[in-house]
Amino acid sequence: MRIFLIGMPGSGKSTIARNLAKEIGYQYVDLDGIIEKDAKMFCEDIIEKYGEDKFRELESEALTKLPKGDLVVACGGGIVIKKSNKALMDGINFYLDTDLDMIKERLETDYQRPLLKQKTLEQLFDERYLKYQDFADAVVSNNYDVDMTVKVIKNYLRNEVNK
Ligand SMILES: Nc1ncnc2c1ncn2[C@@H]1O[C@H](COP(=O)(O)OP(=O)(O)OP(=O)(O)O)[C@@H](O)[C@H]1O
Ligand SMILES: O=C(O)C1=C[C@@H](O)[C@@H](O)[C@H](O)C1
Ligand SMILES: [Mg+2]
Repeated sequence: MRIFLIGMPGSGKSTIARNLAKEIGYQYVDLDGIIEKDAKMFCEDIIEKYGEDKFRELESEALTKLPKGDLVVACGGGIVIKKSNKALMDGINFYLDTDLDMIKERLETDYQRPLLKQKTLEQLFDERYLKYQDFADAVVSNNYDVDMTVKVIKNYLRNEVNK
């Protein structure tokens, strides 16, 4: 089975995906990482050099090139921009719904997200909130600690999947 984590830049997708994968014995995959490995460039540099449309093409292509088997995939923050990506995400999509103030606080000690140099978190959120909801099979808060979020997702998988 494939589990996809979607959400705003800095919402915790990579952190939760890594921890969840470890706990349930799935492979952790970072979609941005696949794109970067193939292109031998950072996502932000692809966007800067070739434009966002080209990057979105590569992002969709990466969804078709995921490894086989059980995966927890941390998606790029903008995966929901192309509605057609939804059909390529054959599995369960969890939207990590993290308060913007919480994201800002956590990112104070983290690296600067490239997109946030151009737009505020609020602008991105306004553009994307409904799209995240549309892609989501389940919405999970990541306002609390990592273990709590992982536990909520594990409970969902245990209770709601294969019913
Ligand atoms: N539940 C949590 N409690 C405390 N800190 C957290 C939690 N989840 C994530 N973080 C921290 O928030 C920051 C952003 O997390 P992370 O890099 O996983 O987000 P992301 O959604 O993958 O970001 P990006 O979209 O840029 O790839 C990191 O510093 C991470 O350690
Ligand atoms: O939110 C976005 O649109 C992006 C987020 C990053 O994860 C990368 O996928 C890229 O920089 C675009
Ligand atoms: Mg990440």
